[in-house]
Amino acid sequence: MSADSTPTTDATRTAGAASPYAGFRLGKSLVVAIDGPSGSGKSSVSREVARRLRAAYLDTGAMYRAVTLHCIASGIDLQEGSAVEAAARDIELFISTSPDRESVTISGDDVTAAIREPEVSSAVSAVATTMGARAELIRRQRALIAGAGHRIVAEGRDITTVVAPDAEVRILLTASEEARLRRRGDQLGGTQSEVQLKQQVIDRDAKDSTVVNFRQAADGVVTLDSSDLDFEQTVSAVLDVVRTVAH
Ligand SMILES: Nc1ncnc2c1ncn2[C@@H]1O[C@H](COP(=O)(O)OP(=O)(O)O)[C@@H](O)[C@H]1O
Ligand SMILES: Nc1ccn([C@H]2C[C@H](O)[C@@H](COP(=O)(O)OP(=O)(O)O)O2)c(=O)n1
Repeated sequence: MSADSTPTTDATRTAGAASPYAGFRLGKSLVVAIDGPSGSGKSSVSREVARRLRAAYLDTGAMYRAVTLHCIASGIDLQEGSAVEAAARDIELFISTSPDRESVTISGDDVTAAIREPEVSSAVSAVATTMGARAELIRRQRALIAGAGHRIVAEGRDITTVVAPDAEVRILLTASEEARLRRRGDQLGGTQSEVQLKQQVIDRDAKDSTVVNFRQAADGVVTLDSSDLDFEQTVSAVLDVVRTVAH
């Protein structure tokens, strides 16, 4: 496992007032943990927040997707817990932690686009609910966060509670079921039927939430409901929380 990341400055200084990250102590360690259900905006919002904070970015869902693709491509039965756990341990997985470069490889093969295919989306809960596979991916995610330099935005389902419960900033990003279905439908260019969207968003969340709680904020986690916010307003609201909590 390996990763690259956006270089961060070593100097400890406060950004100037004209800067988009005015008010942040540069050089101080900062982990921003963001969880939430499917379609709440975690990936897109976290990536943009990372850019503005000049932080690294970790999409932990992409790691669950990569293990799923690896199992499908290698003929590993996703219902065989021990085989899925072994696959999570053995996979040679690289994920970029630069918010400006989306890249996932398995044994050097670029799978950045393939892990987003509907076949992977509908199978990924089998990996997410295999506890041995989770333990291995959590171990790798902690190592990536520790190795990312001064600051990182990491997002998924259990970052605020399990992967990085000591993060300086912990946010649960939510949105109504209606908003999440609409966003996912728009994102997929209207290619999916209502039934397909419901399977990919609502039914998948129901399966995933049997092993991890991303519906209710744990103690100390700030809930941010983006149902009535547009993308830019949501990014600003996250940055406001970072400013308040981490300054
Ligand atoms: N606050 C928002 N308002 C409108 N659209 C949003 C908002 N946040 C995210 N989106 C859009 O919704 C879609 C799903 O967001 P994504 O980041 O993939 O969600 P998640 O990672 O939680 O599944 C994307 O097309 C994204 O640009
Ligand atoms: N930290 C995480 C991240 C993702 N998962 C699971 C939950 C999802 O079914 C898959 C894929 O996650 P991803 O964030 O890509 O899902 P979305 O399609 O963006 O909603 O992995 C998890 O169990 N724990």
